[in-house]
Amino acid sequence: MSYKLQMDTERVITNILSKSLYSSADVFVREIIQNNTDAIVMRQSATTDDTPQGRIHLEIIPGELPTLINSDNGCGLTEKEIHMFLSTIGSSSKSDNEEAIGCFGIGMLSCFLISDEVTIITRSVKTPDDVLKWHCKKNGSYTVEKIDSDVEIGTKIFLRATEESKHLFDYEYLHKLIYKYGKLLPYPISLVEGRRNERVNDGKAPWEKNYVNIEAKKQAMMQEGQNEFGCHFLDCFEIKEAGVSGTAYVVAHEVSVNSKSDDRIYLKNMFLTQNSQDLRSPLAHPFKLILNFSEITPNASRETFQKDSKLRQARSALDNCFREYLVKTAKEQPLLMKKIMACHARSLKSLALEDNECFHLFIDLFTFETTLGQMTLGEYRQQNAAVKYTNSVDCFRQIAPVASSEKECIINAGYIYDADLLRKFHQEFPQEYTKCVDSEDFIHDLEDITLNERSDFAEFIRIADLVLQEHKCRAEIKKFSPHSLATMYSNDETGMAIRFVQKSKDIANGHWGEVLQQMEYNMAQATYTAQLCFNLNNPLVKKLATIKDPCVLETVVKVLYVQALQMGHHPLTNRELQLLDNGILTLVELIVSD
Ligand SMILES: Nc1ncnc2c1ncn2[C@@H]1O[C@H](COP(=O)(O)OP(=O)(O)OP(=O)(O)O)[C@@H](O)[C@H]1O
Repeated sequence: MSYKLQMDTERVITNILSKSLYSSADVFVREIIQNNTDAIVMRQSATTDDTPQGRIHLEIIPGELPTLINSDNGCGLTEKEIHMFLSTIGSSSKSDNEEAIGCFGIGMLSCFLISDEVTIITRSVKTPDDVLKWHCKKNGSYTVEKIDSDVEIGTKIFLRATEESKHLFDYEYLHKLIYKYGKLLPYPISLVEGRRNERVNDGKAPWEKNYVNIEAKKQAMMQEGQNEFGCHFLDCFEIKEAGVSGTAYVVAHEVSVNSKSDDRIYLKNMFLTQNSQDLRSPLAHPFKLILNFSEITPNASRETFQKDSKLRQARSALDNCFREYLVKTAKEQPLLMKKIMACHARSLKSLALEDNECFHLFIDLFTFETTLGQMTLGEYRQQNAAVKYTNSVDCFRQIAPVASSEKECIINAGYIYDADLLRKFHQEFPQEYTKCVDSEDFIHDLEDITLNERSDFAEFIRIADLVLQEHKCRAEIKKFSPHSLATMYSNDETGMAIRFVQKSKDIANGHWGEVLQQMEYNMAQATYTAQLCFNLNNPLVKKLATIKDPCVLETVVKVLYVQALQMGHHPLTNRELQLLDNGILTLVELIVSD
């Protein structure tokens, strides 16, 4: 014995369609104007000379529970088609029609989201002598009868609002919905209520309209973007590929990598969704898109797409457009490119790390902070034979005052992606000399003092080393600019981390204080290299060789040590502040006792 699956239509409509498939009842507007369009296309494709221009009409009949009448002058339905397609869920007359938007055979059900019953009066172009009335209830029961009427060829749908849906039958609200879904549809859509009668849609995509010249077109497209997204853009460009056309807008502010996509995606001129995540690769990040596809396959909800080969093709076609645009802009409009880079540096940098082609495309255009100011890597490479960078902001801060005074250009690659980019630069351009500089190397490369000077300062360095030992710091003496700078403090990353823990411990209390105490204890064995480098070009330091009193020397070293920390913007621990106070006090006492 075999049976056939039964379906509880009412439950399918209320539970599956309204709660799971569609994000809101608003979509009934999309589904009915889509059916209108398909019906017009089907009538036009079997065209005879006297086929009238397609048109779509919606009229609100006010009342306690208003009624919406939607009509088109499309192909209409024969009695057989009413049973086969309209009344059979999942069956569509459009499956073989490439031009039609619909294909799943379920869209009409969305009318039951807003109405308990649907009435259709239709007159088919194939059987113009019959005018048929279809009446269907939410529970799935329907009737079909021939009626006496002189309606024109096409279809008229009557939807009576329910208590819950009557707010959707408001003129302004419907106007917005029709515009949203049908803005680009090529047939005029009018909305009527009493004396109000407006054509709602433009009927043509802005990029397909005729303009007097290219500038006028660009201006109109920029305006369109501003109207659509409510913000100003840096630039826009047209996308014209097999299967997709539209406009890409260059966003004029930084876009968070995690932000939701907010595009306008149309399929065969019918608005589908703002969520285009599946169509976007990281290259799309700087752009907002208005796109009209002719080929991607929507899911049954029409709010997402199927992840099939068509989607992959569309995505890579779009990527090519973005790439071409960026290459062309970089070559032909360097100023604009600079602005784009300034707004989207982070996303383009992360992209360049993942994508070799993008890396080569962008690397010279990225702006970096250097000891001689902001510059692009291209500008840097023009002025410097070697690419030198620090891979932490701390290290950069330590060496920046001296390096800039010495006219040495070093990149601060301590910000996100920068050090990785320069390491990749080294891999991609092995012939170019690239060096990651740390503060120890930097001090090492400063000008050495002469042998005589070294012997004059031997005692001072010995005492300085002794004093600084307690702070795990070594003394060094070199000559560097600016002369006004007496010392330069440097420390490696481990040393900086330890300083950070020590400082935090001073201000933390309770449980957090204990944790930091334990961290400091664990770090006690770590080795690191802090250096206090004295500058023999500095008049004060020059004088130090003449001081013979070890007590005075010790005190001066302590004070200069704390001063160097302050100059390098290192937060001082309580012990270091104490050191400064004691040092000054000792110096005052020495002066007073003289
Ligand atoms: N305005 C109309 N004019 C002519 N035929 C219509 C009209 N509206 C609906 N139909 C018929 O009813 C069928 C079912 O419509 P429905 O909206 O449920 O599905 P579809 O448009 O075929 O596909 P989809 O679910 O993808 O929208 C259509 O295939 C079409 O044959």
